[in-house]
Amino acid sequence: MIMQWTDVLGAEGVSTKDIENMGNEIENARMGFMEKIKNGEIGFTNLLNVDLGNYDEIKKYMEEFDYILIIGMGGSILGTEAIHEGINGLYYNEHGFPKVYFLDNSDPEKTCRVLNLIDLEKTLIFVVSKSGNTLETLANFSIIKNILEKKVKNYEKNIIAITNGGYLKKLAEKGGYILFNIPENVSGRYSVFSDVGLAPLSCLGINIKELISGAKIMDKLCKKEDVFENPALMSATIHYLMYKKRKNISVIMPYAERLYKFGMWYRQLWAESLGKDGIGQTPLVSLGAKDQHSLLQLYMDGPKDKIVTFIRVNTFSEDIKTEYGEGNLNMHNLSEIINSEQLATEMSLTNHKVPNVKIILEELNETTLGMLLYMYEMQTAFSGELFGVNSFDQPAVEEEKKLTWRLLEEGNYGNKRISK
Ligand SMILES: O=P(O)(O)OC[C@H]1O[C@](O)(CO)[C@@H](O)[C@@H]1O
Repeated sequence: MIMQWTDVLGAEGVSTKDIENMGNEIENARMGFMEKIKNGEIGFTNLLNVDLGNYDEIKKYMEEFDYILIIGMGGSILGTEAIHEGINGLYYNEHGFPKVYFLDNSDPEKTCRVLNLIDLEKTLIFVVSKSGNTLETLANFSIIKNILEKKVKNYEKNIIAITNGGYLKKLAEKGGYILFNIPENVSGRYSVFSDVGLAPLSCLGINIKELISGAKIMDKLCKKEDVFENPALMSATIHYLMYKKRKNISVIMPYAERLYKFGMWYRQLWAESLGKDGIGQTPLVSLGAKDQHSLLQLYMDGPKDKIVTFIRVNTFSEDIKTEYGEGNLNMHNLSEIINSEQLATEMSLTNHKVPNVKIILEELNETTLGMLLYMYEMQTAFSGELFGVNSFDQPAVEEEKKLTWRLLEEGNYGNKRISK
């Protein structure tokens, strides 16, 4: 994985000089985060010493089932979706085994549709919630559990709970579910390399060993003191400098469909970590090349309030030649077209003084995806130090949760506002 950044974009960009002028600010940020690791306050960097044998049993167990259903919200499911789609690719259920479905919302149609597609008796269910009290997760699980109780003898054997407490842990202990937990000092959106991601992913054919080895390679790089050798610290610094130049939108634009769900994972990580005390850089996920036809006009000629990060894959796992007869578009591989489009977009943004950074993956596999995910976790942690916010909590989301529970208790389904 290589990271390139466009040096000296004039007043709009970031220059080596800008970074050198930051002096101690960068080193203080790096030291600040390393201190949090040393004192045990933050634990996501310790997840990489995982015993891969932890999952042998459920991997074997999975063979008794035809479907996997993963129920969760936010950091309890987005990382798993990102790695599943990032490695197993699109349309997996049309050709893969086991068929896998994600329940990650309280949308009744989605839940009903999924229930019509699976046979719960043959489904291994992962219900994931660090707190054990997330409404949408509990709501979906209660529906599944109710059906299982009526239709499946010893249904508890179909359920794996990944939780640290709350209502879900009580249910799991009472029901004797297979139970995994999450280290308390690992915030949900940083938990993909914990049992939260690795347990279900080990049942989805993901090479966990390679994933972790990629993260370990990146871990070494992200502990380097020199910002010019530390990709996470460099990217954090660039985004911070850009924020100070009023670039308050961070666009991430992978030129690979398999990385779209990665973008959804990044959104929560960046928004929920930095959006505090009136500070924050809005994450906007675009997909190349298709969003050149929907968002590029705004990036080029709209407000100069964005920094764009391209993620380019040099070699795709499959390729195919075009068969153009007319025009000068003779035979090209589709990979050549999409990657020419990535460079053309990068060049035109640069010409329009829109600052941009490029991450290049030779190919997208467990090693490089592990590197990418871990780099962004470290970048976000360093960014919290630079922005002066706590990257690991999310206090502002609690108000909505309390209001929702109150509305539900009062039987108010959104039809009338209540006093605060
Ligand atoms: O894993 P839990 O506790 O169900 O939380 C799910 C998600 O909800 C949040 O707490 C925000 O509401 C996220 O930080 C978290 O990833």
